[in-house]
Amino acid sequence: MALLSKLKYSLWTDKPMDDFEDSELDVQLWTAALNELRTKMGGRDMCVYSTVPWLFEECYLYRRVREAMVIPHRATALGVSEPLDPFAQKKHTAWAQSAAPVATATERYRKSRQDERSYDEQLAGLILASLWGNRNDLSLHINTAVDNSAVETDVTEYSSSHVLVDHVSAIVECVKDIGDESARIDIILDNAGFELFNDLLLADHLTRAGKNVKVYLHVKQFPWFVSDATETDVMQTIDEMRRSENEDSQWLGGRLKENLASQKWVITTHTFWTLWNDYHHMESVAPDLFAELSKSQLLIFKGDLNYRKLLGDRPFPAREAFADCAPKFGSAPYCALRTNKSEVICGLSEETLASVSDGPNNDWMVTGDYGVVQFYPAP
Ligand SMILES: O=P(O)(O)OC[C@@]1(O)O[C@H](CO)[C@@H](O)[C@@H]1O
Repeated sequence: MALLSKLKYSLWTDKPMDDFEDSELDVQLWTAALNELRTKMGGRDMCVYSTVPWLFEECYLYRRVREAMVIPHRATALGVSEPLDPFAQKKHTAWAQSAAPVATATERYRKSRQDERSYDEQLAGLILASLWGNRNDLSLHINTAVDNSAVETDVTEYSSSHVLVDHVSAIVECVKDIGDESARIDIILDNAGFELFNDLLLADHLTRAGKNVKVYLHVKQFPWFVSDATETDVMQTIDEMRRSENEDSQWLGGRLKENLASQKWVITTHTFWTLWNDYHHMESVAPDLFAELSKSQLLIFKGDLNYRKLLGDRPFPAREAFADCAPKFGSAPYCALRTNKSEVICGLSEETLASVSDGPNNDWMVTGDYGVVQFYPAP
């Protein structure tokens, strides 16, 4: 608690940013980055919260929260287990609040396996549900109830007016090309809770894209941006479904567990996801991760923070092409499913930009009411 109070005080009073005092493996990387910033800014005292780039500041802050959990934990005999997740209660409450839409979506998903809609049509619907699930991150809605409205109603109807870039059919085509060769699809997950639930439905559907498809679920190594999913969150979500009294949930939980047991799904993580670097730097900072992702037949980046990192958190002109703003991951095609919660955007058409800029919602860039589904085909 003392470390968290100190953190709060230094943030409010805009104190110089300290080095980390825990002994986690990423500390050297952070120290080097802080030293570089200090040099750039003219000294240690000039390197304060309000002057460093926003992306760095936010990531630093969540890493400090981790430090506040790690130091007391490692100093006790409890050191063998994982440090506490300070956001666990919030995540749990949000998940509990999602019970009704989760039940509806689970029943719909179970029935969809017999309905006459094609695999592709169902995939398109699940992509949109996964997109709108991203409205529910707890760093944005920290004190408010979880908003499931866009998903409770008809996602397709909502989407036609609120998706500013709609490349859903291009993603569906990309998945169609997978065929029966061994293939991998990677989902770089974002928030636990209702978003994760929708992502798991999408991941389950994707395992049926071909005979030999493996889906890699990329999680964070530790609690991050309040609600980002860790391996514990994924496992708890699945276990809660299995233990539910609702028969559809039990069915789904069992199915998802089986995906893990049979290795159709692999949960994976990397230090890079909890660093400050944007994805233009992945190849040099985390060559192993870059090499892995480059093997993928489709990368799916979820959420606003991933989007900011794809675009280097830079204020590109909104009409700049997505392919010109985001990096390449070898020859892997990829997409971003993101509701707009920060002023970083690209790839809008002239008409869309005009309609949204002249529309009633002045805050269209940051409220999460609008979203983009952007696809970058293999180069
Ligand atoms: O990646 P997510 O969960 O979609 O969004 C996270 C996010 O909205 O939270 C921050 C506000 O604290 C923003 O910087 C950031 O983009």
